[in-house]
Amino acid sequence: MAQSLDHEEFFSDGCVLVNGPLIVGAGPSGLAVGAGLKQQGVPFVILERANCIASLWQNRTYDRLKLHLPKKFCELPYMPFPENFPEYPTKHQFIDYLESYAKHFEISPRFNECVQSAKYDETCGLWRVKTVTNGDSSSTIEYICRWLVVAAGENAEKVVPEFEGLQEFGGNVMHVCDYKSGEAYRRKNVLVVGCGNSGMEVSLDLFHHNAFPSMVVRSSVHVLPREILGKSTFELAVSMMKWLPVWVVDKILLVAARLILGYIEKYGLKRPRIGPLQLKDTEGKTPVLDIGTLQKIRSGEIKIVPGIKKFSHASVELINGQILEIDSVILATGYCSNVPSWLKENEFFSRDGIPKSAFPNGWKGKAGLYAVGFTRRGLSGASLDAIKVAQDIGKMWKKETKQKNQSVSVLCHRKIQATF
Ligand SMILES: Cc1cc2nc3c(=O)[nH]c(=O)nc-3n(C[C@H](O)[C@H](O)[C@H](O)COP(=O)(O)OP(=O)(O)OC[C@H]3O[C@@H](n4cnc5c(N)ncnc54)[C@H](O)[C@@H]3O)c2cc1C
Ligand SMILES: NC(=O)C1=CN([C@@H]2O[C@H](COP(=O)(O)OP(=O)(O)OC[C@H]3O[C@@H](n4cnc5c(N)ncnc54)[C@H](OP(=O)(O)O)[C@@H]3O)[C@@H](O)[C@H]2O)C=CC1
Ligand SMILES: O=C(O)C(=O)Cc1c[nH]c2ccccc12
Repeated sequence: MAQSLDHEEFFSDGCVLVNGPLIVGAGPSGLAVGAGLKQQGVPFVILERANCIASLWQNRTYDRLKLHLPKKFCELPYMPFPENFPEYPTKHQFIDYLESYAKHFEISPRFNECVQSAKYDETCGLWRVKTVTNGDSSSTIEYICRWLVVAAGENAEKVVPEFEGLQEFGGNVMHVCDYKSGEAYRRKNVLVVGCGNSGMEVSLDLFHHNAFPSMVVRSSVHVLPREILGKSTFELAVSMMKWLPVWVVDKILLVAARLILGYIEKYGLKRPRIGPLQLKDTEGKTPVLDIGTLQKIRSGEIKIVPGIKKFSHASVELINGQILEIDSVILATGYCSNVPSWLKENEFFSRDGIPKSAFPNGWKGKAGLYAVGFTRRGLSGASLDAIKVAQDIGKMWKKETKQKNQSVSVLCHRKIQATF
């Protein structure tokens, strides 16, 4: 027995037939696709495992976080940021914007529904997507849909490496996604593991709260100034990329970085062999855009240490034999996609949960499968994907609706003729 809901049909056996696409994730990517579909009058369903939109931003970032790219690269399609936003909006401003975005486009995700599996059913030509509600495996729903949009994020899960002796360590250990502020770390020795943007920014936040941070740099890192001569480095790089090959732009960025930041190798910050943009493109490793950490590294107020050998009860031994007394550990060791854990498909997505085809070709797979927000190009990449996906689905939706209407009118016409 089927009960008709707004844009889906609910069957009493826990099965929902979705009228239109099903979107996994209500972060910026999922919301942007939703907005594009709404504008075309295409119905859709968004499933979100958390109890709010943009859960990465609301639940898994620290208090003082600001966007590190200029605002024009972080807007979602069809709705600009309010005019009074600063060049680098705070995370609270960004969240407010996303909330008003969802409200404006009347997007209401289904919260607390975590997608557990998604499989294409060849026999009926539809996707079968299973969810559980808030970890309660007894409460499962199966969604059946024609189009599946994966918008679960490149940063869906924290990466927590194993370290010898970490279980014996008596202090507090957390991943940076649970770090809110340095308040609890006043006058404490904190080991920050990892030197990406998270490790760098959290070390600075700890310093501002009178903690004593030491940051582990086990390999290499590109640090760039956030601005060059008052212009955003990112914006300059984007402009130069229109005219010059990436390796030339990288060379220019590195010369500018050397002039502005000096020779950072002497502080233990070895640069990778490959240039910053090329490295971002090939390995997804984001260069650090410095917001002031480097000055504190120079002054010795934030210490740089090499890789970890092992932990003990109240200390850590480094690969150079040095032993540091520490109170706490913050793992700024990165994030990964969770798509391989639930999407039963291996043609379009690679084993690390990112589409195999690089930008700009990684948004459309086969059999109605789409990906948004896996371009390694932050929010601007997600927006470009979202526009293409919404347009593509919109086109098919209109075609199919027209065909359906035509066949209904043919049927009606025949019926009318038959009655005469
Ligand atoms: C600390 C930090 C700062 C950043 N700053 C910037 C910046 O300044 N500029 C920039 O361009 N980019 C930045 N980024 C990159 C960031 O990835 C994007 O800003 C943006 O969040 C990507 O949006 P998304 O919707 O693709 O992914 P997410 O924001 O991660 O959203 C994905 C959503 O999917 C949900 N989800 C995941 N798995 C499932 C599942 N199985 N079932 C149901 N729901 C699921 C998640 O709960 C989440 O809400 C930053 C990233 C981090 C970690
Ligand atoms: N203000 C902003 O807008 C901010 C943006 N971000 C963005 O969020 C995304 C994630 O950044 P982030 O969280 O920094 O993650 P990243 O993946 O960029 O960095 C992870 C770091 O952890 C190190 N690491 C991993 N495993 C180990 C280990 N076993 N021992 C020692 N070090 C280890 C890596 O070193 P190695 O290179 O050797 O593997 C690397 O330095 C990025 O895109 C970033 O730009 C993050 C913070 C702030
Ligand atoms: O912050 C991020 O993770 C981003 O993905 C933004 C971004 C995309 N390409 C870049 C190149 C240099 C610095 C930041 C980014």
